[in-house]
Amino acid sequence: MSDVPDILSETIPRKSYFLGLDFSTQQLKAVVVDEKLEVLHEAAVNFDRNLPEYRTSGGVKKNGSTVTAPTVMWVKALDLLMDQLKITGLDFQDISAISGSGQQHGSVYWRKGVQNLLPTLDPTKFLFLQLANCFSIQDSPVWMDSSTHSYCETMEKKLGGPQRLADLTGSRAYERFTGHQIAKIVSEKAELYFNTERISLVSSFACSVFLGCYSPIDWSDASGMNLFDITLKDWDSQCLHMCAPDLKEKLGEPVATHTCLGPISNYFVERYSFDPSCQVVVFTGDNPASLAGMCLEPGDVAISLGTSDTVFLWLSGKPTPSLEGHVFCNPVDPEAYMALLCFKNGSLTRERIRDVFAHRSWDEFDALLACTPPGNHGHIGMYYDEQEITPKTQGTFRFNAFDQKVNTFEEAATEVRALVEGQLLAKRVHAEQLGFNIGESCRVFVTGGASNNRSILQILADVFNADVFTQDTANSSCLGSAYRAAHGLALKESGMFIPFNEFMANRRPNFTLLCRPRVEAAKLYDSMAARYATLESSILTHQ
Ligand SMILES: Nc1ncnc2c1ncn2[C@@H]1O[C@H](COP(=O)(O)OP(=O)(O)O)[C@@H](O)[C@H]1O
Ligand SMILES: O=C(CO)[C@@H](O)[C@H](O)COP(=O)(O)O
Repeated sequence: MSDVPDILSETIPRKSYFLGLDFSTQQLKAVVVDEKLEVLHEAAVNFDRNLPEYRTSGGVKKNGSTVTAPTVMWVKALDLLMDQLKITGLDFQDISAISGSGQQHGSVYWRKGVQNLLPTLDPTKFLFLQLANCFSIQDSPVWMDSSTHSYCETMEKKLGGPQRLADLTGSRAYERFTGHQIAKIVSEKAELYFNTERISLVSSFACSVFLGCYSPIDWSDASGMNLFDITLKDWDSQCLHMCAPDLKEKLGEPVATHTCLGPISNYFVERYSFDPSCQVVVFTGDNPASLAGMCLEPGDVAISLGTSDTVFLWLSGKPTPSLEGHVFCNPVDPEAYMALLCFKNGSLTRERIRDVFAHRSWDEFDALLACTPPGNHGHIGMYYDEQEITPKTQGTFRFNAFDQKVNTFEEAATEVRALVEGQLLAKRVHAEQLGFNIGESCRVFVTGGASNNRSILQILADVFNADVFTQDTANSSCLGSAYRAAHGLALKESGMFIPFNEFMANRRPNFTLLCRPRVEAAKLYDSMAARYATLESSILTHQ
């Protein structure tokens, strides 16, 4: 037990629940925890399945390299989710604070005049009916978009090169980053931009709905925009001016990620019987929220296998952003940072290969993995169905044991293993190139939908030569949001700052050691990682 004063029970002694939400790519999810931070309820609304009227695939709509999601779909999902939570028997009165997260980089455009409407929503009506006409742009650009290449080039050039931009904002220019998405809107749909009163990220948009007024953007999610100075923790005026006029006013003042913003709006009090004093803690990005949900500590590596695959870790000390990957402000420690690598071709590519080679069945997919040995007899595959982020390339590349390019693999099992090994080797190779400490001394924590798949996790343990741990819920962004709600409220009530990891010391979530590396396989993957890196470089050189 820690000897740190337990500010949650000292400041909030009564029965208290905390609600955490996650507006991710394919679904809206919720978790409710009690005052011991133990999970009481979980709920989810899947955009494709539960809201087919919006015709999304994997939660998004694609038009070439432009990828969007209907903003109002997220609102309707919230209407459905709240009703689902009610049916679980949850008494909203017991919720003391809420927080949430959203897929990163996506943006929402509120039309002029909506700031007067948000506080006066009619509690007898669904939110989606009242907010349907509130967006100056109906379809929000999301993180899968790769249509802003020219805007990225312009910003890097004007700012003195990609490294200079990375030093300032934590990342070189990335197409999905919000600044470039905004620049594209100004250039292609100027009148819609000028009819916009406020621009939110997905996280701050969702937070605004609960707050009944525009929510600020938090430092951690702001770091995914190429607009935010991660050292000064403020918008960079040069970057803002390069993207759009009057952008600072449309974005509002950014705030620290533990900030308690105030009470929930009257709409939720009247419609769902929330306590009027229930507090809203600023929402953040889904990966930062996962870092909180996993209670990550310096030295641990987290891997999220959701729609995107991400690898991230806690960064102590002064960050040194490079030309690959991202540095974000840390969501739970205002002095620290986190590093992140994002791979666009994650679960959706695994699903495609499963559908083609394993009759749409994860069990069959696992069986195919089981009948091939680690190393796949030397076969290596790289599957970039969509333009990849890490590294920036597209296409399918297969190599035989002699490093020769081949068009197909003969067996379905070879294809399935090549996909999984290729995806996991890419994570190791790029993480090592960034200086992440991989190997026996590190612990790997996994989350996201595919972390339910033990066969994939065993290969992960072997490739990383590290123990792999999972949490009871694969929903660490929601969990992290619920924890952050409790932390933010406790800080507000106590009037003092206690670091999140100390606050969580007596209530850390359970982790299960699921897979350990097998010595022979780990040795084999050492040499395969070197081969993989060389083959990947050859693809990039010849593209
Ligand atoms: N048993 C499984 N094996 C591999 N992948 C799985 C399994 N179960 C679910 N998934 C994957 O999980 C993905 C959804 O993950 P999730 O973390 O909920 O995504 P997001 O948060 O981005 O919406 C699905 O696209 C699906 O492919
Ligand atoms: O672009 C990134 C991170 O930089 C993605 O990780 C998005 O944040 C989407 O998250 P998931 O829905 O895949 O969890």
